[in-house]
Amino acid sequence: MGHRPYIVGNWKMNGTRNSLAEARAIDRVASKWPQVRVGIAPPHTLIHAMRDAVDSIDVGGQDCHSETDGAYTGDISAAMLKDAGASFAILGHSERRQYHGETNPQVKAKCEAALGAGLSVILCVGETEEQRDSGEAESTVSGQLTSCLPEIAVEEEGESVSARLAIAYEPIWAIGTGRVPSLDEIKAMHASIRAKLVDTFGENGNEVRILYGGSVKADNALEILSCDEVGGALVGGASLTNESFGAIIIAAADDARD
Ligand SMILES: O=C[C@H](O)COP(=O)(O)O
Repeated sequence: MGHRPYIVGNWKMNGTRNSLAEARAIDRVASKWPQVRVGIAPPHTLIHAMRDAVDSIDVGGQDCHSETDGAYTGDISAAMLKDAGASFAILGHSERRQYHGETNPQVKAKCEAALGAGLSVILCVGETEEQRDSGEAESTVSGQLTSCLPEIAVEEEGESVSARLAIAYEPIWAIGTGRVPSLDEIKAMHASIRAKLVDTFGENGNEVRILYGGSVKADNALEILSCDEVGGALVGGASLTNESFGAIIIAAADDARD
């Protein structure tokens, strides 16, 4: 069967209101290729304005707090993201883990908070270069999933919550470096993640989308997306302009045709 790849741009700490022009241009490309699902997670300051500026793309946040409200200066809750117009949150990104000391239990609590608030979640996992070199990539990622996967009700009012969960496999050494794992390494890791999801959620584990992230560009997107169990891409640097992100969306449309 054909599938609808999900291409998500993580703008990280980039973008001001001037950048909405790029988002509009990306939206125009997305509207022409409905066989591709497109999302952008801008900085929190742009979520509301971006939601108003685009029609064909999902808008999301890059983090949320695990509590619903309270004395947490500088933080933002899942309900606030939703209120601003977000439909999803990227959680547990390696940059949050590295620079903000986020732990697996915190990431799990954030995932549960976001799902509970009605958002979709993109949960990020991935190994360091050292872990990859010492043959521990799959065990590292499996361990992260054991600790971070939300304990979710499988069915909620007829809706399967697992359909609102995606995993982004992002090898840390591939983020922003121009280096990517071999296609065989990507296939093996995604198969291992799928097995873990089915082990955890039963049949519903098959509904969880698995994205690849780390130096995805227009020229490698199609071959990566063509790998078994790769249901989309989480794109950092190349998502910031329509020139590069639009080209990835068009490459993904080729994948959708298969
Ligand atoms: O969330 C996105 C990733 O960290 C990938 O970033 P990158 O495409 O710049 O390597």
